[in-house]
Amino acid sequence: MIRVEDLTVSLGGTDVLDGVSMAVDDGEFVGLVGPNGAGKTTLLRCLSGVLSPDDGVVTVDGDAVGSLGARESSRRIAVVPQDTQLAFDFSVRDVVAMGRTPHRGRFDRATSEDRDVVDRAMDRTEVMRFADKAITAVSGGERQRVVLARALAQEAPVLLLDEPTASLDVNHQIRTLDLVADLVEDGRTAVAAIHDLSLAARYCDRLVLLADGGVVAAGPPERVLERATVADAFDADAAVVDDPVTGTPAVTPLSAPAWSLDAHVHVVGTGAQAGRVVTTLAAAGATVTAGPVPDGDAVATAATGVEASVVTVPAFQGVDEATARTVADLAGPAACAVAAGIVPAAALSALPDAMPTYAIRDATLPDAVHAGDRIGLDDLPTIVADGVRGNAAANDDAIRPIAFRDDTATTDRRGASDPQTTDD
Ligand SMILES: Nc1ncnc2c1ncn2[C@@H]1O[C@H](COP(=O)(O)OP(=O)(O)OP(=O)(O)O)[C@@H](O)[C@H]1O
Repeated sequence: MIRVEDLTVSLGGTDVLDGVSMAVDDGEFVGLVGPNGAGKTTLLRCLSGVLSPDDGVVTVDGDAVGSLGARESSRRIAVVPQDTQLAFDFSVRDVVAMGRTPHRGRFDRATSEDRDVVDRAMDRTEVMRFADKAITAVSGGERQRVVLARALAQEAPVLLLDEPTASLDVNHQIRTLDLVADLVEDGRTAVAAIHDLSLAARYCDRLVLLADGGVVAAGPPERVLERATVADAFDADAAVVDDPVTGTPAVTPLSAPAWSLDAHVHVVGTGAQAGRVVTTLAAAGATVTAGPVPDGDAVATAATGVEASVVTVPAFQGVDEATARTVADLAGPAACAVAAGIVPAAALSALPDAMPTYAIRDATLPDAVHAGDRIGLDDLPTIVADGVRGNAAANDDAIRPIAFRDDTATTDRRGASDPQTTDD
């Protein structure tokens, strides 16, 4: 077990870590996450004992790491640093074999067991293919895997990794983290600084979020990666959704649009395009509500990701009166609604009667709704500032009136049809 108590580190006159405490149980995979300069590397260096803290203590299985000799420390802790300086023309195999040093006497020759361990480490990290190449002649990503192989050959129960996937292609990112997860399943303990929050959430049992030299949050990924926590720590707006492929939190930073909107907007429509409207409005600062949408629709996922309220209905079921009332309550206070993505008639008809509704360009509206002058999302600030145009005078038999920026267009809208005939 690794214990960090009240760690304080000052570098160049600045407090880099300030009172950091954390614990890592045997057989756990803990991810260190946090913005650039948060102190992740510094913490890892304290864990491995290469850096002595100004205050506080790090223990591994009860022993202070600072008190362990180099050999004992290397038997307990293997390190995969962020930048490895390997300037000499050692072969890849030689570099991996260096991992056996703590297990051998100074002048002992490699045993067949040493050679087996080195081969296995090279196999698992897929570096055997270039085993005889000079380490100076392999790519950055290949070298990163060689350094991981060296750490595996060390056979230490604790593995510390600083950005182990930083220069790896997507395939090797996953393979590397799969490998670390396998090692952890076999009983090793891993602590890794990982920038990619979604990857960290996918692989780590727990995350420790560092910012400004302190622990801001620690716990299971879904608890640490709450939207507000991520926003505070990284100073970035992000959507946090349950990744439908991995079932773990996925964090997608949002680009803030060039405009902002201080208003409540209700989004009606389904599909990825409407989902993007939800996240864009949220990133612009609007209060966003949405629905009704089928459970599991991209809009439901996007709305949850930006903590917007959304009314969902079971897939393949229509919108019943109770749902329509819920939608009316939710959308009621909105300045306006926007119809985006694929817009089922039943969803439109669930909006409050007087709700001015604007169709976004590219929205697929029900046949019965004639949308003339559609808007871009970036038109909304002007529309809201001008006072949203109502449209109560619209044609009675429209499924619901849709307002347009050009008021004359409102006279030419006819609706038709029975909402039941439209799929939703
Ligand atoms: N030798 C040093 N002298 C002075 N300041 C240092 C030194 N090493 C690191 N720092 C500072 O300590 C802070 C933490 O650095 P650290 O490398 O631990 O952060 P990090 O979280 O790993 O960052 P990144 O995500 O960018 O790798 C940074 O502000 C850095 O500039």
